[in-house]
Formats: sequence, structure tokens, C-alpha cells
Amino acid sequence: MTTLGLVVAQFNRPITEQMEQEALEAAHAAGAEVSETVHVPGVYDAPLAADRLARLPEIDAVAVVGSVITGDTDHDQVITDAAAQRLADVSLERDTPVTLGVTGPGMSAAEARERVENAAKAVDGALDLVSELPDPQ
Ligand SMILES: Nc1c(NC[C@H](O)[C@H](O)[C@H](O)CO)[nH]c(=O)[nH]c1=O
Ligand SMILES: CC(=O)[C@@H](O)COP(=O)(O)O
Repeated sequence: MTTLGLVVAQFNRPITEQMEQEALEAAHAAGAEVSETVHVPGVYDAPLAADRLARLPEIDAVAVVGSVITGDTDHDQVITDAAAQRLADVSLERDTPVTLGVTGPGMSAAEARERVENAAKAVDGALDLVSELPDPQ
């Protein structure tokens, strides 16, 4: 059975709790197990949590879910750019799939609610990578 770690951002919690549920349901539907869930304050804080999970020997892949809704400034862009870059770094540095189920930037709350399924896509992507990636030599 594939074992996943899940990182869930608490910012915009009414939306991310739906995303957490979508992620757990997708894992269950695929016959995978989420052995550890780490809740972080916001998306910006996700890379360290993803790194800690990726270091656990039982974790095959990590899915990260969160929602960054536009405020009055470009701060949403700063958060998502930093998080996406550092999550990609974690994946390569730990040789472990880390998938991006983060919605935004440039997104309203209504658009965020329409995109909660992206959490399930992140889980499905993580499982696809676990089965498709060749073993390292
Ligand atoms: N505005 C959003 C945030 N902001 C918080 C940051 O992600 C971070 O928790 C804080 O700067 C402390 O390091 N986070 C989201 O997930 N979504 C937002 O819309
Ligand atoms: C990205 C956000 O939702 C928020 O933390 C920043 O809002 P603002 O751009 O109004 O400072």
C-alpha cells in the first residue's frame, strides 16, 4: 500500500478543511493510506512540513493543500511563488514526490471554493508519481 504524508494550510480554513476531506477521500478511493497529516498556519509555511514528512522512511510521497486568496496587494503572489519553488526543491532534494494542491494566486474566495477538488488532484498526482517513477540506480 502506498503511504502518503499530507500538509494542510489552516489559513482560509473553511476552504482548506474541505480540501483536506477531498484529499483523504481521494487517498481512500485509491487504496492508499495517509499516515501523517501536518497542519501548518499557511501555504508559505508548507515547505518545512513537507520536508519533515519526506524524511520519514515510511512516506512514499507528500501532497500539500492550501488556498491563497487575493488581498489588496501582491502578497498572494509572494506566498505562492515561494511555496511552489521551495516545495519543488524539497521534492528533488528528498527524492520524493511532493505535489501541489494549492489554489491561487489571483483568486477570489468564490473561485477558491470552486477549486477544492485540486486537493484530490494532488493526491492522485502523488500516487501516479509513486507508481510511474523508475527506481534510482
Ligand atoms: N494570505 C494567505 C496566507 N498567508 C499566511 C502565510 O502563508 C504564512 O502562514 C504567514 O506569512 C506566516 O509565515 N496563507 C495562506 O495559506 N493563504 C492565504 O490566503
Ligand atoms: C494574501 C492574503 O490573503 C493576505 O495575507 C494579504 O492581503 P493583503 O494583500 O491585503 O495584504
